[in-house]
Amino acid sequence: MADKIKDAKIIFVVGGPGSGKGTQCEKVVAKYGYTHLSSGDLLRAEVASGSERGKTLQAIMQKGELVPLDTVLDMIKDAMIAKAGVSKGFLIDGYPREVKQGEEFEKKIGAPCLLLYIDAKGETMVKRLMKRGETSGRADDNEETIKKRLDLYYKATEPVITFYTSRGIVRKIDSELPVDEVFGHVAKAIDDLK
Ligand SMILES: Nc1ccn([C@@H]2O[C@H](COP(=O)(O)OP(=O)(O)OP(=O)(O)O)[C@@H](O)[C@H]2O)c(=O)n1
Ligand SMILES: Nc1nc2c(ncn2[C@@H]2O[C@H](COP(=O)(O)OP(=O)(O)O)[C@@H](O)[C@H]2O)c(=O)[nH]1
Ligand SMILES: [Mg+2]
Repeated sequence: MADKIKDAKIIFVVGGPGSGKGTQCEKVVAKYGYTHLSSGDLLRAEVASGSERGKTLQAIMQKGELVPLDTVLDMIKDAMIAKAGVSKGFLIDGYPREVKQGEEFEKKIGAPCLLLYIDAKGETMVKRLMKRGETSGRADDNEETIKKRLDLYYKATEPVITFYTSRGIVRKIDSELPVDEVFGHVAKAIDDLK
């Protein structure tokens, strides 16, 4: 596993709920052809399958809590293996959510060369998620769960950014700007990798 993806770049995309991670990842896919793996989407696919495991996951996600680390990591790993050898880069969106998740990822898969920190203000994220909730059909895009996800982000995920900043791979992206301007900065960070 590790050698098959050894030449592929691994990029962590981290930011609060509704900061615009998914939006930017789609644009990176269009321009660079990287493989986008959203940990939240992988989990929602498992829920949609109706499996027993999916039912357990749904209950956790509806509360805005984190699902067990091994579950998410196994899903990401399987999805990466499926693309190993054909992908020149992986965007790991919404992961790691806590420092421990990052450490386990590196043990089992490999080290990231870049962490894109998609940064928006708390009130901006809440506004975007409430709007997205009108059409997303996501059980967690409601006021109460949004608040919990935001609290957990500040508590558990911000330390991830501190951790990788000390390694010198964090690029902070201002996500308050219009989408295309945000993408300009994202593209610059990726171009600088080469
Ligand atoms: N590594 C991850 C990723 C997701 N989740 C669970 O899946 C939910 C939704 O994740 P995600 O889609 O990444 O949500 P957000 O980042 O909050 O929102 P968005 O889709 O807007 O990125 C989280 O609240 C959490 O319960 C998790 O436990 N561990
Ligand atoms: N105004 C504005 N809205 C954005 C921007 N990026 C994302 N959005 C909107 O904010 C919501 C959340 O974006 P999404 O990409 O799903 O964020 P994620 O939760 O970080 O994956 C979506 O409804 C987007 O349309 C941005 O740069 N500017
Ligand atoms: Mg998303």
